[in-house]
Amino acid sequence: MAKFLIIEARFYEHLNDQLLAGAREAIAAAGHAHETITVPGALEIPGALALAAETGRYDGFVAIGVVIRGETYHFEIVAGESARGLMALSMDGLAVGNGILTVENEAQAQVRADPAQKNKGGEAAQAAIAMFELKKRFE
Ligand SMILES: Nc1c(NC[C@H](O)[C@H](O)[C@H](O)CO)[nH]c(=O)[nH]c1=O
Ligand SMILES: CC(=O)[C@@H](O)COP(=O)(O)O
Repeated sequence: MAKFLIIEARFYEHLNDQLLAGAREAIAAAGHAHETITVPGALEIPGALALAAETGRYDGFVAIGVVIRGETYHFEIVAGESARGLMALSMDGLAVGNGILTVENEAQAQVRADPAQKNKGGEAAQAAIAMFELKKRFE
């Protein structure tokens, strides 16, 4: 049994709850364990993941968050830099699934967060599990 850390940016409570449910269900269905930590926003996720990875306690990581476009360039910063940070960590050899939604509006987010619809939380968890298994194959 592997242990996955879910790192969630709790920016939109109701959407986060659904993404989290999907991620937890996917990890449990694969027979693995999980813990969750919460950070303020998507920009904090890569830093928190890097700190957690240093402990050596986790086999993989799932990033959960929602970024909805506002009026300013801030959307591009939060969406792009959080993804860039996660990509850098995966290039360092960590098993990472990116479940940070980057959407135009709440309706798009709702469909993607709902485990009964697009289930992007579950999809991100499955990606982390797949990368964890790939790592094991190469060890
Ligand atoms: N606008 C959204 C944010 N913004 C906050 C940043 O992620 C960050 O916490 C702040 O800039 C302090 O460093 N975060 C989200 O997760 N979603 C958003 O829509
Ligand atoms: C991530 C965003 O774009 C948003 O939450 C920030 O909104 P705004 O650009 O209107 O300040």
